[in-house]
Amino acid sequence: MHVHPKASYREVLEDANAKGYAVGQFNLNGLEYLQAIVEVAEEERSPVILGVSVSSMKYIGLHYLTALADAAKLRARVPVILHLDHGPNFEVVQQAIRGGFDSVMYDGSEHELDRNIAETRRVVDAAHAAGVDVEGELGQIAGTEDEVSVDEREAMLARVDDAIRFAEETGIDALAPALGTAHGMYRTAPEIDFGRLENIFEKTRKPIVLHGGSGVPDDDVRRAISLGVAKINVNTEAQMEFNRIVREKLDNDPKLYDSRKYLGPAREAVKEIVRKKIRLFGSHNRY
Ligand SMILES: O=C(O)C[C@@H](O)[C@H](O)C(=O)COP(=O)(O)O
Ligand SMILES: [Zn+2]
Repeated sequence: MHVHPKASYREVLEDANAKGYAVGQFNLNGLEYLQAIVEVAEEERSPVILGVSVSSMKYIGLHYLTALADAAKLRARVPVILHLDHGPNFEVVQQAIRGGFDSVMYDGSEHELDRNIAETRRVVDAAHAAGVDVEGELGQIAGTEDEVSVDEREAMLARVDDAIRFAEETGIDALAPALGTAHGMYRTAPEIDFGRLENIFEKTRKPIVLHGGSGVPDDDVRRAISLGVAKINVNTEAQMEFNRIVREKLDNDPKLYDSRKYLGPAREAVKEIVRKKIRLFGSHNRY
């Protein structure tokens, strides 16, 4: 039994947990990304989450973003969820809710636990009143460029007891705990704390979100999904492929002036990354 093609963020992630797959969040860095992500989701009959960071919201413009996402959603026969990624404060989250986003991530990870819980609860109240789902972050997810010692790394991970409190007291729909992944391309493979992941999922029963999905080895991805990960965020890998093709096209033909001649192939390259991830996550053939 498939969930409805117009299913919400929460319904899509609950279905993923129940059936043992994960939904990809791919970030929108421009029109070509939107086209690539939605086209592949349709071709693969997979639900998909369009991640929008604050910088992309500013770069593309909220009005263009929501209009384009609405146009994509209207035609799509699979769930296409417009999601705010790493919302830094209540005001930005409100902008996204008012703009028509389906779900928002509030990233209160810079605050200590009590403050993170209070701010996240405030976001959940406002979002749920508008029919919008919420992802909360616990612990600190580093960047791959950050120099982090073993002790610091351990201290940044989400604590199981904190996760139980965070999930119960905030009422979030999905939880993004720091588990050892980082944003960007890894210099060495990430060390995911699978025991912690299993414990957090068992004790909270919230769909788990894995940030920093670029470059995570396939076996680790499959293991993480088997332990409760229902959503995986991927951005850097798609951007690297896009840029590689643009560079190649422009280097090979210094006279090239028609931007579609390099943006089109770059869009195709993003499509293949998205397809590879959708198949790895097991979200294909679900609709
Ligand atoms: O880079 C962004 O703006 C989005 C990321 O933070 C996203 O939430 C994410 O976790 C993707 O990580 P990546 O694949 O390591 O870029
Ligand atoms: Zn992230």
